[in-house]
Amino acid sequence: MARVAVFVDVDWTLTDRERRISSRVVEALERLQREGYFVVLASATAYPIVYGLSRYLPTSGVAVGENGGVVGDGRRLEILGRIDKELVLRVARERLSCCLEDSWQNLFRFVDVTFALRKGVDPGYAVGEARHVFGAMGLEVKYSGVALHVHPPGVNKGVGLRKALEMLGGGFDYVVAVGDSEVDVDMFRVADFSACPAHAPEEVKKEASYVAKAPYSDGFLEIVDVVLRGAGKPAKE
Ligand SMILES: O=C(O)COP(=O)(O)O
Repeated sequence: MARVAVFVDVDWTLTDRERRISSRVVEALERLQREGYFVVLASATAYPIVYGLSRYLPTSGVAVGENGGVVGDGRRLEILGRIDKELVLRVARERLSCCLEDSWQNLFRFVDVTFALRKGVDPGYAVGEARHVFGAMGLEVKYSGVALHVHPPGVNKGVGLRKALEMLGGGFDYVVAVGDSEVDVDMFRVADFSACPAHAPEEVKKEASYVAKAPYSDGFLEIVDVVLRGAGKPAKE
């Protein structure tokens, strides 16, 4: 049987618009697991959140957090980059308080510093301002649709995906990636088959092998059906 890994973004892919996880989603993850797929949650959120979730949901137990910057399985923890978190937080307070609010998650983060957007601030404007300030410090800024993220170049879900495959023992025949935002595109580029729910921005849809008809977790359920029917499998299968 082919060894297949399925990487799944959390916010607005596994969840609905209100960020709830339905029992239908849990059943879909169970189906994947029953069929022998290795499910890995890959999120921009802090590792304790995504690892905790991966323990309560049917998954392989390896989790990718902080946009690929942190990968672990409960015993092992890989941190794939370095950042001066206090400096980033200070600069944000001093220069970007118009747009950004510190997140409680930063207490638990190692390499990707995250901010909520202030109420009413246009995401495009906030990202532009943050790129101006943090770009000059050699850092990257990405927006997940839910939060803004600042990290060193080289931290991304594609790199996290590769590290997770290694932690699972390698030897995969093909890899599927599912996600809805800019932060997921790097794992789309590494995967053999990628898919996004219908609400994903155009730039993300352009990079995906498959775009679901439904948004949010309903789109994810549709994508699971497509994957279980063999989407992305190499021709030799
Ligand atoms: O916290 C966020 O930015 C959301 O993260 P995710 O969509 O990668 O799960």
